[in-house]
Amino acid sequence: GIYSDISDLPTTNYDFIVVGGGTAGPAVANRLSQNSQFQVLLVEAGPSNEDVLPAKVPGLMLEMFSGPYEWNYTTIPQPTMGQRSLPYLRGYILGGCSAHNSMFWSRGTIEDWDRWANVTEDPSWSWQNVLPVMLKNEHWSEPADRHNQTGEFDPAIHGFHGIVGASLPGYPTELDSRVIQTTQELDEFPYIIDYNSGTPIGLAWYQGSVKNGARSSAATAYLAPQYLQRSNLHVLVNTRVTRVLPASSGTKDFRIVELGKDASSLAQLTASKEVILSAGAINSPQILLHSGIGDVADLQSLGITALHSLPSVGKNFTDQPYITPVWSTNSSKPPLNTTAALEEWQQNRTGPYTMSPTASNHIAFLRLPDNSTIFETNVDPAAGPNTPHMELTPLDNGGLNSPSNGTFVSMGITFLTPTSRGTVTINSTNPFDPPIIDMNLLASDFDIFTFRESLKASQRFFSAPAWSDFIIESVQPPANTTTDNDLDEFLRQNSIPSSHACGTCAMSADDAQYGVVNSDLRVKGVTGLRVVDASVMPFVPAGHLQVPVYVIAEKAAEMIKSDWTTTY
Ligand SMILES: Cc1cc2nc3c(=O)[nH]c(=O)nc-3n(C[C@H](O)[C@H](O)[C@H](O)COP(=O)(O)OP(=O)(O)OC[C@H]3O[C@@H](n4cnc5c(N)ncnc54)[C@H](O)[C@@H]3O)c2cc1C
Repeated sequence: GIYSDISDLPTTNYDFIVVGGGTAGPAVANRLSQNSQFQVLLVEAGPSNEDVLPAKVPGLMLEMFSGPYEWNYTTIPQPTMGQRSLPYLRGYILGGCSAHNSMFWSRGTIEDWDRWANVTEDPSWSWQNVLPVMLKNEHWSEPADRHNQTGEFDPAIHGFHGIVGASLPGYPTELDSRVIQTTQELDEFPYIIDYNSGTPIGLAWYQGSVKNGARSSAATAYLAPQYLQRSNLHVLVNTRVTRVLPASSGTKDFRIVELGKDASSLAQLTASKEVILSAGAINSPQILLHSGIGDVADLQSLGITALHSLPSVGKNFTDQPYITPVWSTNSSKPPLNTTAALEEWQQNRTGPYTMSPTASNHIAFLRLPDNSTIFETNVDPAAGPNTPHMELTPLDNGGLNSPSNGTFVSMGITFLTPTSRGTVTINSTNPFDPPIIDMNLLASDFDIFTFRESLKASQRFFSAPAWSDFIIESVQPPANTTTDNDLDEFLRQNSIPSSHACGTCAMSADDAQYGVVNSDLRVKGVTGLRVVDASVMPFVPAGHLQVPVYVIAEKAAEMIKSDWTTTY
């Protein structure tokens, strides 16, 4: 069941306490509680997702981006992005970011996963070994409009009996036929049947975490009513975990969580087996730092007693820059009637609100040409030659900065393989204070070069004959923005993060001198504590993060179960 106060919990005896009911947390708690011998507590800072309409209706996604279901974080000023301080979106609700993301469903590449296996020296992370985990998580579903899916995805590589819903777009846009025509006109954008094959280069139909027209989140899927009925699974919402503490002083056996609604009402609960941190790539390192696990000098300078030295906590922050350039069109399509769209969704679960406004019906994954000048001075940071550097998603709206008068298209551009790294740190001893987020995006030559090339690729895309009677001109950047310097300035002034934060508690080989967790996700050098969320990714996958997060969670649950059910 779901409880909203510690005093309401039916017990205080738990085998496992999972911290963070976001994307990974519900998956871990669900799988662990499959074993009726395990008492499992899942603690979430935000409220329950039940009855939160914008968390269900894909078309209402933007309503989730500020207000009660957001942590409302802001980065420190970013010198590489025009000195702007930018919102850093994080879901504050059961389901976490999976309850308000754009629902793109993407696995990363074969080479991405094989690189994780290589750096951790653990072959269980290779593509071949995680593919069954992806199929176990995925519940491929019919698109909302029940259109014929043949030729738009490859059924041989999908899971039909998993938990989280995934489907093709459920509502056509006026761009669809021109997008497909572009794949026939320009060799640079070849049509492929399915980008989730592990070799995604080309343009394919979008796949999103949507089932029967509604968002499928970790909360709607892994915490569905039939699972919440388990007597050994308790979910505590509206409660913040502030620190993890050793079970007895002087040891490094971190099995106590300190938690409460505010600094004056803190309690402690002990997990008899393990604590699992799934608070996400911003908050998992924050909790570790407040617990005295991190860079010793940094902790001491704040007056926090360092209990365990792990200098990599909060370092290696990785995210992918995103921008939506805009073109004016001569479309005569009337503006979206939002009232009618919501009514249709509520009556039939169909119509334009089955898609998020930042999602596209198509995705192109592309590489820089092999002879790009940047490779004369830079090693290719992609995981391999079949891994894309950029993602383009044609949008039938003006994107995030749409001008108000006129009709527009835009291109969602994500630069996938950044070399720049940032940090998550703290500057206060109060765990209720926000952490300091320094993204440091676009800080390298490779990154700005490739982001600029992604913008140029989107300009070539919309210059195909397929668009000649539709697109009028580029309005953002203005059509006369042609020099590389001016394009770079446009990118630095207008791009935002993809909200794909990862790497801040990165996995590494067991004997590595860096990293925060081993390949079994145990925090290095301590007992009783694992981290299971996007923060453990050693490199960002060339795609979106929710599927890899589910894989991390499913694999963690398998490892934890096997560690605690050994029969002698
Ligand atoms: C706006 C946006 C759009 C995105 N679009 C996509 C997309 O289209 N496709 C895709 O695949 N990925 C997308 N992503 C990324 C993806 O959703 C995330 O990477 C992923 O969901 C992160 O999962 P997580 O479990 O690591 O963290 P989260 O989902 O953030 O879960 C962490 C949870 O812990 C809770 N928590 C934090 N601190 C505490 C604490 N101290 N005590 C208790 N609870 C705590 C949080 O409230 C949250 O519920 C997007 C992300 C955002 C923000």
